[in-house]
Amino acid sequence: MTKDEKKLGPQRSRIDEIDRQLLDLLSERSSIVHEVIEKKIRNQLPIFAPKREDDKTDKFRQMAGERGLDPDWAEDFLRMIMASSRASQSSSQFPRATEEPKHVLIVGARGGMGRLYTRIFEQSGHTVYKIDKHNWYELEEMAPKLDLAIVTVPINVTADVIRRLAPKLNKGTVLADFTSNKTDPIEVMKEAHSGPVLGLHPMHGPDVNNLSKQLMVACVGRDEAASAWMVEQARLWGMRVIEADPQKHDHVMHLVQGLRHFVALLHGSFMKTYDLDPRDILEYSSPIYRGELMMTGRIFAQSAELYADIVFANEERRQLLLNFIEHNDRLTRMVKEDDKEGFIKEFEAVTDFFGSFANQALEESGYLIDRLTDRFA
Ligand SMILES: O=C(O)C(=O)C[C@]1(C(=O)O)C=C[C@@H](O)C=C1
Repeated sequence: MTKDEKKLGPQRSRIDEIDRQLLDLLSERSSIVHEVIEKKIRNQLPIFAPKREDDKTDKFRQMAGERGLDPDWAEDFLRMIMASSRASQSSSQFPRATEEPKHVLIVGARGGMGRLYTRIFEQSGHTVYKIDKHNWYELEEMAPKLDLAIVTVPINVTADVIRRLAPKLNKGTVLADFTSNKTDPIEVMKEAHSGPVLGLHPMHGPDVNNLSKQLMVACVGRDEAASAWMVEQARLWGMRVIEADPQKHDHVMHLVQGLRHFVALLHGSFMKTYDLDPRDILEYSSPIYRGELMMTGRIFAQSAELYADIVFANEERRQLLLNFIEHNDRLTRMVKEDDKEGFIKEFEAVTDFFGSFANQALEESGYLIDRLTDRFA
């Protein structure tokens, strides 16, 4: 410490004392959160309570403003506290949606999603049976007991696995899948199984810490009442559940997953030909470009087969990609002919198409960039 810095001594001691008090208060808060989760388990209440969080956030912003503190900063601070509170509520036991435990089969139990959901069903007090290609022969014995069977296997073998599994199930067993497209698997499940059918798409990877605030898309294939407990269970885990039409879901997913990942490949593959080290690009990148590069880069830290399966999920998705490439050809003319006017016209047409979302995107991405700059720059 320099001599001049020593002059800050009294203030720094006081700041240390306040920070210690903050930690004491947070620790006290966290022990109350332990009581909350015990009550939630007893009373079957969801981990994520969005209305309570919104009300608290509004009030906290207002109180921060009254104390001369920045409400945006205060909101971030409270949200971090509540996220950690939900994470700690998700660490050992979950509320269960049913009085009695259900008997749940996970087909593909050794995969990432299979392992994650095995743990979560078990932590909710359900009885879980695990099948993958190594112990398929055990299915005969498990099948009569099952309330729910979830198929979570690579997309290209989903239909085969469903067709092999379904004849073994009781008529009352709910047959469900976790595939990232919904129309085809639901059709196959309805054909192969005469009982209740539920298409699910958990919109997260296997590496999440907990499920709170994660999105679960649910498409009822047959007999909504029979699978209502599963949908409720996802809510109790803290998930946001969207009950969707399978065609609508797939139409959106072609863009969100198919096109998005294909464009990432296009971007990465072109960068490779450009012969520049990613580290050099990063060094010269503004925070926003860094953010974009992260979104592209993260994909290449994951499994190529998984992405190939998603991008080439079906004929319709491949057709969309071909339309996209054709569309690019049309825009190529603009570049060849140095058509700046054309660029501006097209740009403005897209601005019109995005409407108010463009401003929302500007605001939200600005927030993200600020956080990123703060943490990594
Ligand atoms: O009030 C609750 O239900 C809580 O679990 C507590 C708490 C919080 O930490 O403030 C955490 C999670 C909920 O989404 C809402 C609030």
